[in-house]
Amino acid sequence: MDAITLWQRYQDWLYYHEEIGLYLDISRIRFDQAFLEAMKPKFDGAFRDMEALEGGAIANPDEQRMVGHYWLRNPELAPTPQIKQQIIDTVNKIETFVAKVHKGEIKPPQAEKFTDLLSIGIGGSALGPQFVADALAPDYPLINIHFIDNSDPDGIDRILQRLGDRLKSTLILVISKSGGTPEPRNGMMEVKQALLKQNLHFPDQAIATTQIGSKLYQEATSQGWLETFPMEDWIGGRTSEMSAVGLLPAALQGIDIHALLQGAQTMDIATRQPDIKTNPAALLALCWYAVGGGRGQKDMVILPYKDRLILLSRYLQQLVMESLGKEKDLDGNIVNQGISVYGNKGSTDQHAYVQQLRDGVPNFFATFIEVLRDRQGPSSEIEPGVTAGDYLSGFLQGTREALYDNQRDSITVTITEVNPYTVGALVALYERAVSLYASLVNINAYHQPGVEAGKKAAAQVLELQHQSLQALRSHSQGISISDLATKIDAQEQVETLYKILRHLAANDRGVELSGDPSKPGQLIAKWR
Ligand SMILES: O=P(O)(O)OC[C@H]1O[C@](O)(CO)[C@@H](O)[C@@H]1O
Repeated sequence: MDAITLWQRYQDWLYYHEEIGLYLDISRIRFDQAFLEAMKPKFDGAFRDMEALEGGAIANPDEQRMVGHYWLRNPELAPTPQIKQQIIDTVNKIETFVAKVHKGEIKPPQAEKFTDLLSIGIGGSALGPQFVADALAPDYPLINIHFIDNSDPDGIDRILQRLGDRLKSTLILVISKSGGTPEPRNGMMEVKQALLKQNLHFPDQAIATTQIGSKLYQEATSQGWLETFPMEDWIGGRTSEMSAVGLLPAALQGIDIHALLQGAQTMDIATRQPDIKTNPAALLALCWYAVGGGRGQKDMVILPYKDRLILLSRYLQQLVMESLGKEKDLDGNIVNQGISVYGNKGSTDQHAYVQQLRDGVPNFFATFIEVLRDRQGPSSEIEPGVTAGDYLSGFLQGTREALYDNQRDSITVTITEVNPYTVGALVALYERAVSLYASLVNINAYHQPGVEAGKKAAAQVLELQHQSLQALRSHSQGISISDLATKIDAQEQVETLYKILRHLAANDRGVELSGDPSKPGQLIAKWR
């Protein structure tokens, strides 16, 4: 297409939301009118699905659950008065609690006020709070947030070292919808031990966000933790940013949660329109379908040209991939759906992998996130008539153009500035786009059966570890790994057994492995 035709296409397809100050440019996605017409019936179905979902239908048939994250920013839409009241009560509870913490009315026993917040959670119980904190926390927040989002002892040590003496003035927030996920449980146990070492009483500094009745809930209530906040059955982890999961840590840092909710609500209104061209989420879903043939054939590369949006791609990675990455469709056919998501930020990535995007394997489409306002306040010039922000803007334009010239498609989402309102709108935009796309390709976006397989396998590895340790302890001499496997009837898992023993040996856990490490089959294991 020549420049004039492209300029016309840009204008024909540009979506603009005045109140949010958001532009969506899909002109650099190559689809034609015939494709649009062919997609219309599919979209009619998707819009109907969304209406049913928002009305309280069982949108997650596997787990027989409603899907209600849209109600969180407009409780009036909740399907029952009880749910509406739950949502309002939770926000009130958060605000009351946070005000007391900020005033020092709720305080740690050994300090005047809480200075830090240690958030322990994983997946949807971490990624939203991490993204929002990095994007929106003030430079000097009322409370500094830290995250433990893994079962990595070294990672946990780093956080605890940084907190050091301030552990006594740290509010510990354990987030887990199910209340039984191993990683946050492990993080919590480690933090408990660290507090004990400093003679601190964990319950006096702990709060939890979890489903009422969960293991975590029972522990928190029976041990007298400071407070618990509910996570409802109808909120999924990856769509929980506007529930207590995201609102509580945001409010503790001094982020305006009402603006966050308002931005999402305004975007929800815009994305509820049953018309592709005037609905930005439908436009995104249309593009995803167009580039990947409705089969996820192209990866989604998220390129925000703004440092404080660097975690957007990680956040979207879970939202998109855990929602869309499914083996079967709703009719039980094997479809292996999904869209891969990755990215960091521009222009930094231009000096890393953008080379491949421009010239290499064309297996992706880019999504540029542009922020019009460079910074708060004026910018000085770094050369006559040019600021650093002008460069950043130029790099974005240049990369978009260079990609398109080489048949690489892109979407550009532009916002005026990064604030709680626009971040709320962005979250809501992508939540709805994922929901619509899921309907287009006929999959359940709200379960995650695949994750269970990994969890079960991990539990089996730990069981094998117990058995092998027992066997080793009762065996006074050295034993080869295959004999040990035979002894505990785990011949099929001999490789796993080797890796368990190697890990234990590397961590002085009583296991000694002798022999040539490059010949694992000949190693002799011994209990010391
Ligand atoms: O909040 P929970 O129940 O600890 O779960 C954490 C994460 O684990 C998953 O269930 C996947 O294992 C995610 O969907 C979820 O966000």
